Amino acid sequence: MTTNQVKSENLNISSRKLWLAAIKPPIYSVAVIPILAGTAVAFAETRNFTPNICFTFLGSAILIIAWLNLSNDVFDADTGIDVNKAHSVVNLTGNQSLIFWLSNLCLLLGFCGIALICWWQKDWMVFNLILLCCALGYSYQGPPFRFGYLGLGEIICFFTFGPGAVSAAYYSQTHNFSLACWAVATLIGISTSIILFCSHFHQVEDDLAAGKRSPIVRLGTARGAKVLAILTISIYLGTTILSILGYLPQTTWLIFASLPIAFQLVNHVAQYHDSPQKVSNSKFIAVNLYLVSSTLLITGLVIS
Ligand SMILES: C/C(=C\COP(=O)(O)OP(=O)(O)O)CCC[C@H](C)CCC[C@H](C)CCCC(C)C
Ligand SMILES: O=C(O)C1=CC(=O)c2ccccc2C1=O
Repeated sequence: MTTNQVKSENLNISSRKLWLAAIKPPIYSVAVIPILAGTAVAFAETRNFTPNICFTFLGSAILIIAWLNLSNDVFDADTGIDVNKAHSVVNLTGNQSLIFWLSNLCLLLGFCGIALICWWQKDWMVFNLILLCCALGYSYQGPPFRFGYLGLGEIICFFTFGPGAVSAAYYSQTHNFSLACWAVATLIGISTSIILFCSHFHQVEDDLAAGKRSPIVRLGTARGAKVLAILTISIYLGTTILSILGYLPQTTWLIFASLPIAFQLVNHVAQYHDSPQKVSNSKFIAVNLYLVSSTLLITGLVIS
């Protein structure tokens, strides 16, 4: 291989890495888990499962998360907060309006899927719930609200990915709501918000420069690490209390098998909270905790 061929190979690899970081495949688990969780509670309670509803919901949720992330890069390009972010789809393509319209297309297709479910069922509750979640998602990042800049992202994240998405998936299978559904939604909401919370530790400088008062900017990284520990403990404490009160089956205690990842996350952030480069992977440990703990919770529900 000539020197030029080696250089071009290296460029290809780093460009592939940037695109992967921009598309963020692991983040798409936040589309899959709430739908499977709501469907699993429905199955645990009724022993009924309607596959076409579940798979259409999954496809729509993935499209909605694509909208959320593409439009996040579009809106962040407007505020200038992503100037140093090489893995922004807008920075990579240099075409903000193309990404804007691509994101809108994803949203439209996602809504078509949800509308199809409601049309099959002649009941528009699920559509209204997801519309509300998307409106809140827009308010996190889009003008004139940009609530994420006020530090409200984690609260919005809790309600949309927890009670909103989980109850919509449950309702799509049962045409009802239940206490177990709200119990599982609370746990999923907390673990999703932990992902967003962790994503702010390494961005304090850029956030301050762009006037974004993320929870970590407000609390400082040291106190943020303590809040993370409390949030993480609350997943396990919550599961224990909810199952003792009878809202969840005891098989959901399977979630405790994810404790090693919880320790890894809390220790990593406690140790490196003020070192942006080292703490930057905490978001991916948080996604790992989310995936493993939610899968164990869902398994516990299905085998109950
Ligand atoms: C886009 C999100 C976070 C990225 O934030 P940030 O700009 O700080 O990160 P970068 O550094 O990567 O630019 C997530 C925001 C989530 C939002 C608060 C709530 C969204 C709700 C969804 C639309 C609900 C979808 C439900 C679905 C499962 C059907
Ligand atoms: O890019 C990100 O950092 C996130 C994207 C995203 O869609 C999401 C959804 C739910 C919780 C956290 C996050 C992110 O952190």
